Amino acid sequence: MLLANKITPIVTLYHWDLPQVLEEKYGGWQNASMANYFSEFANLCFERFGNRVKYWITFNNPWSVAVEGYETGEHAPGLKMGGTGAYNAAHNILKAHAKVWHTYDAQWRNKQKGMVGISLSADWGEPVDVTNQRDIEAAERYVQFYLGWFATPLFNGDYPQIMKDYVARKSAQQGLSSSRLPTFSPHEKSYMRSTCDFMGISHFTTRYITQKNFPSNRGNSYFTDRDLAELVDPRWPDPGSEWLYSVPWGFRRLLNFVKTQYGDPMIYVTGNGVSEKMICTDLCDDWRMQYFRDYINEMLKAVKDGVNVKGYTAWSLIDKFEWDEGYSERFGMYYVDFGSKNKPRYPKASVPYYKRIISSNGFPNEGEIESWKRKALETCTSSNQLLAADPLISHMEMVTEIVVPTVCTLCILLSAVFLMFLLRTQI
Ligand SMILES: CCCCCCCCCCCCC/C=C/[C@@H](O)[C@@H](N)CO[C@@H]1O[C@H](CO)[C@H](O)[C@H](O)[C@H]1O
Repeated sequence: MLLANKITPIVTLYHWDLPQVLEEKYGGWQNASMANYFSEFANLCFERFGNRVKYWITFNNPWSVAVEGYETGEHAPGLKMGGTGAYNAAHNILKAHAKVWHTYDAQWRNKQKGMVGISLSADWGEPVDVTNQRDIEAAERYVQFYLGWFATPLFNGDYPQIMKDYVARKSAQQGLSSSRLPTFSPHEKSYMRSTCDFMGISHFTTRYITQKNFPSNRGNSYFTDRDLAELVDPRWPDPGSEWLYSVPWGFRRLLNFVKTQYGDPMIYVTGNGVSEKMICTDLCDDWRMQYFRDYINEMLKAVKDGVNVKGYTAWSLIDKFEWDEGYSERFGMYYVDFGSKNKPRYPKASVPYYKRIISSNGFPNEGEIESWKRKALETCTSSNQLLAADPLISHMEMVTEIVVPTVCTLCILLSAVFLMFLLRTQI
């Protein structure tokens, strides 16, 4: 259906949807065997859909899978294996990605002419004090522990040296005989290197970074291994998710970092967007239009810098399930009324605005952009009226689905009682 509507599918094989049996029976991504199971699954997808799908993403945001699944425990499987679980999970995910890439390269590429990449989430880290060498190094560590953790093995064959050094030193200080960061064998490094035909980048926000030493007796933690502190500027807009601040200039710096660090790879922006709080039913999401305008503009500057950005996808089309936040954070350009039976969707103002940006493939000029914004905000008032009517619609649904059947049942019961009363008086 996508192809019939001239939409090019980019398929993500793993967006955190681990079958429960693999978690319970094998320990999920703590088990190295997962690479084999995942590769078999990917191979089946290549076989069944490879004639129509030419862009494959093995994993979406493995950082969240590892850190939020096995360090903080905010996401499934909700384990808090401080300073070890996340590293083990990431190690197995990296090996699984490499196995899938080699499978495609050996068995399918010649026939299907597609590409296999990965989608890495990456915040940008900026030194609090750009004249302070310790802050500069801390900011570099922030990005290496975030993006470099996965990108460096897949493009260069091993973990970032700074990451290996810091985790090894912390592990030794804690009296461990070996580093909590697993190691790749020489064969694994060679097998891992250059296994991305493109790099997917999901980027949402930026942090100021400063050096902060965490004593090793504070316990094991991915976060304290980095010896840094994350800061935000309270003036940065943050309309939705508590972690998401709009800092557009960080996007350009991140994209240029990718270009220089990983040999100028082909980049697809696989996620970029902003949320609002659930209580917000306002379809006039001017904050989202501003976010898209500013971030896309920074991306276009990066393209002019020479960064090889081949595509951009906004996050996200519709309001949807946001993991541990449930439906309380809305990222969509379409508002979804989750309270109604058919989950009706209503376009927010960002829909016509984003349509104009992508159909123009950028920004013609300031005046044009402002007129797009004005027209977009005009449309949302009518959508708002429709949404306002929606309680009435859902009320009518309730009437037809609950009140009417209840009244009919009561009438039948009362008629039966009345009939029984009549019969008794006749006897
Ligand atoms: C000693 C210091 C301790 C510090 C402890 C800090 C704990 C932080 C916990 C992690 C918070 C991460 C929040 C941000 C994550 C984003 O990068 C991530 N959400 C991006 O992933 C994509 O986000 C999309 C929109 O939210 C969507 O969820 C998509 O599926 C994700 O891939």
